[in-house]
This record gives sequence, structure tokens and C-alpha cells, in this order.
Amino acid sequence: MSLSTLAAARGLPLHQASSAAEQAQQLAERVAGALNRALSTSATASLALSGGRSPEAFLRQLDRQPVNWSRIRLTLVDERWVPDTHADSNAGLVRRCMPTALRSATWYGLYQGGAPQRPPESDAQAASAFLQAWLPLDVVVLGMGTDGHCASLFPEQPGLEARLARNALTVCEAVPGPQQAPRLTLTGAALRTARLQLLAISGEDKCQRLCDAFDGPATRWPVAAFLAPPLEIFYSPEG
Ligand SMILES: O=C(O)[C@H](O)[C@@H](O)[C@H](O)[C@H](O)COP(=O)(O)O
Repeated sequence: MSLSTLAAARGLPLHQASSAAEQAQQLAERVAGALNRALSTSATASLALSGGRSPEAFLRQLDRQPVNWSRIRLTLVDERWVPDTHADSNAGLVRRCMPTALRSATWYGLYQGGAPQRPPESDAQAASAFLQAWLPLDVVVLGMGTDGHCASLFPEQPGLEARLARNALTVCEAVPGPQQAPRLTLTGAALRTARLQLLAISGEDKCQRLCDAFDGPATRWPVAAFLAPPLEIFYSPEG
């Protein structure tokens, strides 16, 4: 079945773009609109962004949107356990792409320094203080790997089921592939508290993998944990 049929059957709005540039614009406008709507009834609004290779054009478009960034609390969905000067840092990506926003937004980078290890007690306290202060998020923007991972919730990861069900910010082991650093990730339930959840994918391969994920299970396709309202899907055939 096609992505549009699968999305419609679950009541998930599907925004189809004809190019990567159009998808970046659509997604940036959707995020800005949701933040401004949140600000119409609240003093602040919160946004958690994903990193990786795909979001650069979107982040640069978002930085140009008419948002009062001084009232926005900005963080990440996940982070590699590296300083923001490192090439793999998601915080570094946001810093490069969103200079306007970061001049006035309240920024919370997930990497708090220290060696890659299970958070010592102090970090665990920092993590729970973060969750208390930040959840429920107003908007989260998710990406997806071709293996169906979302955030740093990877297929068949040890402890994945608990991570999908818990409300937490947790360290997870280094994942196979080029980025070997351990990661810090918001868990499934924490991300699912968001009032608006947006998933952006591009390319035929990811489209097919996402269609496969509709059958689940989330332990094989972590993105499956998010395939329910209030999720909206943004798709472009080109990466
Ligand atoms: O830290 C990360 O890698 C991201 O937060 C991750 O969850 C990303 O959304 C997917 O890995 C897709 O990444 P690409 O856009 O690079 O395919």
C-alpha cells in the first residue's frame, strides 16, 4: 500500500513536496505556525529538533520564519555524546543553521560534557530536572533512518521496549555505523507528549521503509511508535 493510503487510514496528515526545497519550506512554515499558535495562549513555547544529515535546509528556512524566538525554548530530540564543535554534533548543526533563533531563544543542549558513560547521579538529576521543566513539548520534529530508527531509538536496541514506554532522557550505547559516539535521547513516551509531532523523510528508500513500519512492531521499526495522531508526515521524493 502507498504511504498516502497508510497515512490516511491512520488519520495522519501527509504533506507531499515535489522537491527538498519545497519540503524544507513546508516544514518550516508548519513549525513556525504551531509555535505562534502556542504563543497565542502561553508565554513560551517549546521545540525539539532532530539532527542528522537531512534537516539542514529545513533548519535554515525555520531560522527565517516570523517567530518571536525570545519566547521559544529550543532543544534537541537526541544528541551524539560529543561537544558542539564536533562534526557529528546535532547542537553544532543547529548552531550553524539557526543563528537568528539562537540569538534570543532559550537553548538547552543535551550534551552536558563529561566522558561518554551512563549518566552519574548528578547527570541523572539534570535529566529529570530537564524533563520536569520541558515536557510536554509543543512541537517535535523527527527524522527517520533507513533502518526505521527515530531519535536515537534504534531497532533491536537493548532496552528499547522500556525506552519506548518510558518518559525519560537517557544515554544509549554507541550505534553501528560511522558515528560511534554514545547518544543521549528523549524516549518514545517523552516525545509522544508533544502537542504536535512532525516526521520528515525524503527519498524512495525511506518512503518504502516507513510503509513497512506501519505494520510494526516498534521493536523492529521504532518509528512505528509515533505513527498515530498528532503525528504529521512530510515527504519529498528527493533527499
Ligand atoms: O542524531 C541523529 O542522527 C538524528 O536525530 C536522527 O534521529 C535522525 O533523524 C535520523 O538518523 C535520520 O538522519 P538523516 O537525516 O541523516 O538520514
